Amino acid sequence: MFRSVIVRSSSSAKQSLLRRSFSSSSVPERKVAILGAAGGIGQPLALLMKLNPLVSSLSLFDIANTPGVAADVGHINTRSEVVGYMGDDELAKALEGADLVIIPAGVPRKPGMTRDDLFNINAGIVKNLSSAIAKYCPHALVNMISNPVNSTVPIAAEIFKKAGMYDEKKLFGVTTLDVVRAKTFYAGKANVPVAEVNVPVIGGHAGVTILPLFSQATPQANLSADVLTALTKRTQDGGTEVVEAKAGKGSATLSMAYAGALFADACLKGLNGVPDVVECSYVQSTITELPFFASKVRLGKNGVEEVLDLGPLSDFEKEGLEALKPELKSSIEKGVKFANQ
Ligand SMILES: NC(=O)C1=CN([C@@H]2O[C@H](COP(=O)(O)OP(=O)(O)OC[C@H]3O[C@@H](n4cnc5c(N)ncnc54)[C@H](O)[C@@H]3O)[C@@H](O)[C@H]2O)C=CC1
Ligand SMILES: O=C([O-])CC(=O)C(=O)O
Repeated sequence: MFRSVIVRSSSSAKQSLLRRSFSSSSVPERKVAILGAAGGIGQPLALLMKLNPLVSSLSLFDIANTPGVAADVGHINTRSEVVGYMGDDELAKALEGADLVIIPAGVPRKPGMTRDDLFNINAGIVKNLSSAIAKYCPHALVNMISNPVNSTVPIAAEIFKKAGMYDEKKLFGVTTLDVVRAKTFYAGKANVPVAEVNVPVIGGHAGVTILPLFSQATPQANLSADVLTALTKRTQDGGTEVVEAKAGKGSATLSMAYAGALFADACLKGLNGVPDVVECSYVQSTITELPFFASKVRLGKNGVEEVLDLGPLSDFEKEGLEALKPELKSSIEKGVKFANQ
């Protein structure tokens, strides 16, 4: 259809105008940068973003091994141009012009560790990467995957504030894997097709701070209180289940890459003006007394368009909400303190 429009138009100026307006109104140019692109999450995430037709430029940054990953992914015959960048000297080029930056850089858990045990190493990594984002692509949306997300998002926010470019609409903690797990586990127990399932997950991204709202799950199913308690616990412990199964070889990478790609796609759709894009994410929020909180968020041309209300909670979920607040509050404060010391 595009080709026939061009062939029939008379002047070359008209042709190029048509080409420009056609391509900008259908699929705009979008640069996506992945920081930590050679890691367990980074590699399959790079693959999935290479398959995304909304991406025109894919920038793969890591402190090591990116040339190989970029050469490999770059041979795939899809829209985006792929460039690998390695080492801090190349971080500026990796980030310049980015519309969306996805951060899965940092160390993963081993059995027996909590996500907070990663703080000492990952907080510093996120701080440095956030400073570079502030400098080289201050208008980009940022999808934070690096753990502990409950603290790394507040760290990035503080670094952005210090740099004078913080826009709360553009910073997201990626909690999509909690939603992905809640959907899978619920579909199994409710015996409904998983593709039709929706379950909001609120709070944060660690243990009890992960609160799936099965009372709002669709399609509705009449599950007993015991089953709902077990589903909630399995969702909260989903990351640990994978860490233990991998027995020292890291944490969720493939399901996380899938979840990260879903969330990034939603962000790109929002940027491109697709209406009614709603996903759960850990963002700056006023829907509880906590300054950061995961809930349903409407995505738009500037990032967060609206943080949606929690909706009605069951008594069990109300208890879960109160129970998660102290831990989430202290993780936020830990991140804020670190960024300011
Ligand atoms: N938000 C979520 O739902 C989830 C978060 N995670 C977190 O994602 C992070 C990454 O996990 P994996 O990919 O399994 O770890 P990994 O160790 O396989 O990969 C991490 C990558 O980050 C790179 N890296 C380290 N410092 C860097 C820096 N300064 N700049 C750029 N790259 C840097 C490493 O070279 C490595 O390639 C961990 O913190 C993990 O806990 C993991 C699963 C789910
Ligand atoms: O559990 C971990 O350490 C990794 C993670 O965040 C998850 O799988 O949800």
